Amino acid sequence: MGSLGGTLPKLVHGDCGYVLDDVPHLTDYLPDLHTHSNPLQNNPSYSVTKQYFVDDDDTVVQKAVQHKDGERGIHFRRQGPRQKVYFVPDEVKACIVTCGGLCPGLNTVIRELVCGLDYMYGVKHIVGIEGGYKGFYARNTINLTPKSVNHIHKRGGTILGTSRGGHITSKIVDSIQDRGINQVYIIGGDGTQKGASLIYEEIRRRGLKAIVAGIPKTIDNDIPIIDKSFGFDTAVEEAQRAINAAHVEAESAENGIGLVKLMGRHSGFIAMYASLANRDVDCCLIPESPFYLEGQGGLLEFIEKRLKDNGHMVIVIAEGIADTMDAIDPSGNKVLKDAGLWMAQRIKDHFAQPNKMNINLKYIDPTYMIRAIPSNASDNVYCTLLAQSAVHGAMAGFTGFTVGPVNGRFCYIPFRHITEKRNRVVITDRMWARLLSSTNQPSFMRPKVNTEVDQEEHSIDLLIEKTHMDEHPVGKIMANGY
Ligand SMILES: Nc1ncnc2c1ncn2[C@@H]1O[C@H](COP(=O)(O)OP(=O)(O)OP(=O)(O)O)[C@@H](O)[C@H]1O
Ligand SMILES: O=P(O)(O)OC[C@H]1O[C@](O)(CO)[C@@H](O)[C@@H]1O
Ligand SMILES: [Mg+2]
Repeated sequence: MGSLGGTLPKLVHGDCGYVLDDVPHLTDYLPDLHTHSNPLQNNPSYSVTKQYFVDDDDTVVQKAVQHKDGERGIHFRRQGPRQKVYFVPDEVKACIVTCGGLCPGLNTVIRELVCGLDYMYGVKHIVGIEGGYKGFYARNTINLTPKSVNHIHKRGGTILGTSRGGHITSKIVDSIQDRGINQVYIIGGDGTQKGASLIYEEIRRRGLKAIVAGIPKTIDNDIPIIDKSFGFDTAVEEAQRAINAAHVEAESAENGIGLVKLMGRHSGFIAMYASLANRDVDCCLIPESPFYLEGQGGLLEFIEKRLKDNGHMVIVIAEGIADTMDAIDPSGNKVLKDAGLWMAQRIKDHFAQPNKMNINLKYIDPTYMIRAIPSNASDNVYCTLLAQSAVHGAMAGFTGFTVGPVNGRFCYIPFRHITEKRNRVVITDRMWARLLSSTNQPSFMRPKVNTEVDQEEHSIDLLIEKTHMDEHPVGKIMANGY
């Protein structure tokens, strides 16, 4: 892997603190490129659409809520077709690659990239790179046509295969150069987008007329800036089946406890939204919100109380509440211990003590089931917009961008915004408060922590993170009495 240095940001300043954080363009380093009329202007579907071409000065504001006296702030370039394109259809050789973990909707994005390139712009030469980044230099490509991808959106997974690790920038760009590829569409999460950024930098360094477009993918919804990531809705919906099963099991037994573990390595969005959607959840635990087990105000005391009150309860946990193991996956991500098994054992041990009630605990682990399914209707529409936005941007010569919705409007976002930080549940925000009031669970946080950092939105998170590191190397689960 190379280092993420990168070209300088392209900032355009305007009145009242307006800033356009623009994405790179091929002409930034190849100033003499020719333009051509956009073939869409002759497309019967679009030629009747008023103002179909996007005005070059249209931008999307990063923060929707603005104070009346505040500065206008950061804006991103609005997605969409431009009057002029920088490729003639016959010249385009596009490739598509999927990297990282699975996510509902991968096949839909692949399908819509292929169909968008062909139907909108007449591009015929499109290949798939098999098996993630390493497929660039270790595998043959496969030809993709609208016919060959016609039904793939009805299947889970990715027809191209995926992998972790294997990002060797120079070998990947050699392959792009040798094959004459000039549009590279890269679908993947935070790690993938870091890799895409390095590929863009190397292509630029070599002076190649080839664009790099990232399409953000993550089941965990941990990519910042964008409203949410595709497949997330589908995963939350699928998680309902597991939570419902946990509820049925718990309700049918004496002192029944249904425990469900959901994905979410660093961010508890799936657990939070699945719990909020379900309403039968009594307690939701996520990596961002620390908790402790034993003693007054601890989780075990809460479980006892809920069982006494209701006779059963449902607990949803995000996998990321667990400690990490001394191991990393091929991409360098830390491998987690099984939070569900750990939690189930701790609860069982607690109630096995003398004078405690007999419990009936059922642990359900649907982690991979919620991501290995096809995307639902709304994610399919979302994937289509992502793919078409990426194609329009590529044809217009933009490069080094990730596409995504910001405040409901799709735009082109510089890679560094996506890769520099992670989207996490902010436990001092209203959404987590809504969750707490829906489950009616305690916050499991000592009042001291609250008052110390009262008004600063993110500082509780930081303080907690720091506390974990300094005092509790076991990770997110705090020791008795904290
Ligand atoms: N810092 C980095 N620089 C270059 N390539 C990277 C970097 N981090 C990850 N990659 C590459 O990106 C690909 C996917 O990374 P990773 O396995 O972390 O998944 P991801 O894209 O973050 O998706 P998800 O976490 O949602 O499964 C891998 O091939 C990996 O080698
Ligand atoms: O696919 P793997 O390597 O088992 O990784 C699983 C991880 O991938 C994700 O689905 C996405 O990052 C996480 O939620 C999960 O921890
Ligand atoms: Mg990741």
